[in-house]
Amino acid sequence: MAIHESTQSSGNRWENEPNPNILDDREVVTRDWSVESALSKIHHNYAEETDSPVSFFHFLERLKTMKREGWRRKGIMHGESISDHMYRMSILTMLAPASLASRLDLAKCTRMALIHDMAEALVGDITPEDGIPKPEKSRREAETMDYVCNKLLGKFNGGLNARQIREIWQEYEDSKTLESQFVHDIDKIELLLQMVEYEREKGGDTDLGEFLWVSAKIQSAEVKAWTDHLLWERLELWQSFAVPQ
Ligand SMILES: Nc1nc2c(ncn2[C@H]2C[C@H](O)[C@@H](COP(=O)(O)O)O2)c(=O)[nH]1
Ligand SMILES: [Mn+2]
Repeated sequence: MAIHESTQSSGNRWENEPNPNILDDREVVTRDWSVESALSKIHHNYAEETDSPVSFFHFLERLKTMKREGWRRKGIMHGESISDHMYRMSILTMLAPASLASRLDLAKCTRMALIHDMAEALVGDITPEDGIPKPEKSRREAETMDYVCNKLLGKFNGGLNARQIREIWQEYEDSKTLESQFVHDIDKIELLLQMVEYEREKGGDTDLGEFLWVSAKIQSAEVKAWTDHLLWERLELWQSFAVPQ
């Protein structure tokens, strides 16, 4: 049973120097990133090249404990985890309105929601503020999914196999199919739901309006309709904050 030892650096030079003002001690914003360098910085005993999926099960724990970075940056220190985000997304995919559900493989959409941010367990939750170029973010995440599917699950032969997991992740990343475009919409409305919920929780002390831009990126009429309802709710919420209690 091979236990992973980190040996090499990625060798990829940094394309655009990120804003040094926002570099912090988080592992995710480093100038040379590789699966090996990321693994060398965490305590793990992931066994590679075995037919047991247990190391992969342990790998998934990181998604349960890692907080979503976008909220943490706004001072929401005990916010949702990455897997919290994917859980609600998976439920939302199951509730696709009939006009959409009749055209989609919903089971694939639910799997895609649960897989799409899996690479963040090693790469971290990169936000638009980090200034990491999209190709670099995609490289890190694709290499992580290769590690998961080739090293941790390479010899596993079960229900959903490693190749299928890797293909579902790539389909979301490529965003060319109806299913992936629907799941991207769900990714955005899930973030907007959480935004309104944190604003409600903070009682008007925290304006998270900077996240509103994602609503303009939602493609399907059905998810747009959900979003309109949510933004109307938000309007009412902020009006209620303006009313002296
Ligand atoms: N500070 C900001 N963070 C943002 C914004 N839009 C998204 N985000 C965060 C939300 C997540 O933490 C992360 C990416 O989420 P994915 O689900 O796409 O992996 O980035 C924003 O406008 N500002
Ligand atoms: Mn996501």
